[in-house]
Amino acid sequence: MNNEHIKLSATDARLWFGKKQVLKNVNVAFPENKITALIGPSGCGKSTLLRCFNRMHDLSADARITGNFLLEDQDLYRGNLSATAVRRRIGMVFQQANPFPKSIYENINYGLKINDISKEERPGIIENALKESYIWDEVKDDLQKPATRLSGGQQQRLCIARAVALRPEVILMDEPCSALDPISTSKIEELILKLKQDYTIVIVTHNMQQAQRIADQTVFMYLGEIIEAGSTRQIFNDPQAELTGNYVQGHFG
Ligand SMILES: Nc1ncnc2c1ncn2[C@@H]1O[C@H](COP(=O)(O)OP(=O)(O)OP(=O)(O)O)[C@@H](O)[C@H]1O
Repeated sequence: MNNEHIKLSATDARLWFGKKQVLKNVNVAFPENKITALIGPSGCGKSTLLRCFNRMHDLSADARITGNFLLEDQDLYRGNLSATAVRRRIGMVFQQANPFPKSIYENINYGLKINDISKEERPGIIENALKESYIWDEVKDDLQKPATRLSGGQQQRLCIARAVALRPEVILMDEPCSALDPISTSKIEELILKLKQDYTIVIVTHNMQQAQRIADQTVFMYLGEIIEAGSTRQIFNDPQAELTGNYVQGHFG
């Protein structure tokens, strides 16, 4: 992984919720135009780490964060960078698809409006985002239909369209398929594989097969620390730490 351009990284990252330390000296790097899977047992801090890159802890009064979180060489917590400015460059897709209770069209239009994209540009951007997210053919005649009437898998692709419409550089995905059936999951995986041509992707997953199907790099976390990071092939076939081996072989979860 050494020759790759690092798009997103954290150095000496630590996070406490109140007195409880959830991230301990995390050093991690995500290469550009690659998919990185973040794996590890429940509660080890995967979502917490992912959310740091999107300034999602800003409103948690008891969260304290130290260290550096960098997009290229821009520190995401220094200067007067707003969370909105960070989120325009680093999009996020959640475990439960969370469309707004509005039309399919308005779900994407809203983000464009609040980011001051002109009225004239918006219809084209919306169409492209839906095409890019492999959902255009299914919704093009129903753009005014409430997004909440779509299937779970369609809602998740709409949420991905909402993220890509703002042309971020990075897309963070927190278990985006965990609520989906195998067919919807495989559509999203196909979409993620295509999106990496244009975006750097970090995906939290509990599904070891999914990590192996789509991730170039895999990072294994345990109790708030990064135990091991490497190519997905290496992490699954030749893990250096015994703990990694035990986890990927399903000995604990
Ligand atoms: N807002 C919060 N306030 C207090 N503690 C929290 C908060 N969010 C998460 N935690 C705690 O931080 C720890 C890490 O949680 P996190 O959700 O990051 O783990 P995870 O590895 O993503 O787990 P899972 O795979 O189950 O989603 C857990 O002990 C959790 O209870």
